[in-house]
Amino acid sequence: MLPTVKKDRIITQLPKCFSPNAALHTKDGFHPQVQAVCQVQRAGTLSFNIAKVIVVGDVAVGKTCLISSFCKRDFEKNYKATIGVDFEMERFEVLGVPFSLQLWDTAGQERFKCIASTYYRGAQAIIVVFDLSSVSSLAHARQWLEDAMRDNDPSSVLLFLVGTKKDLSAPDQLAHIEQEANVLSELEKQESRNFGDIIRITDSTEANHNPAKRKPNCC
Ligand SMILES: Nc1nc2c(ncn2[C@@H]2O[C@H](COP(=O)(O)OP(=O)(O)OP(=O)(O)O)[C@@H](O)[C@H]2O)c(=O)[nH]1
Repeated sequence: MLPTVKKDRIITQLPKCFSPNAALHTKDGFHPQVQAVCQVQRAGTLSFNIAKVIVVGDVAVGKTCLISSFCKRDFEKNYKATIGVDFEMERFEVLGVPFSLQLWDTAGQERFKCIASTYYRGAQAIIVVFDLSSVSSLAHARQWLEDAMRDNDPSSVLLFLVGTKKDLSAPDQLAHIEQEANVLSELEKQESRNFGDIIRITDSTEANHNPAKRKPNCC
């Protein structure tokens, strides 16, 4: 038995697209073909739309915290290393259609890399996490991305570069590392790999776990 979809995961309206002609959802009803697929899914024949997201990055950069902040609104202060991989499923309802995000939390420790990498295949999105107070974790981000891309289709996979531990980074260090992250993003563009428009900066400290205090650009 599947748990019910949380209220804040029910999306009844999608934002307007830049090109209205390309946005079926802004027209009166979906294209009949899309609608037909949705109806089949509602009837349960095709089950859910599922998107696989893999989260990679150096050891202890905060991958598990990032996922549990998103899925459970929870922040674990005590470090517990991920052994191999872990998995969370977040259910959504988008315009009445069930949609699930499979979030794969992979271990950053070198000795588990082999196990974790067997789960990279078939991802729709890759999130590369680095620590905003550690330049080396950003320097390793490129290698994490390379590894994760090996088993995935570069033309369709969405890429995100996420910085954590903003609270531990001094303003000067933060400015420097953000600049470095932008350089990395530009380098990836040359390889035809585009990180999402925004480099999302997370601050997983407890203060930011109160949604009222959360900054708009935080995950
Ligand atoms: N101060 C601060 N600590 C954080 C933040 N995010 C995570 N941490 C801490 O960093 C430590 C590591 O976090 P995890 O989420 O377990 O790191 P991980 O990347 O999943 O680690 P591995 O599973 O070993 O790869 C924990 O003690 C967290 O409490 C943050 O934004 N600020």
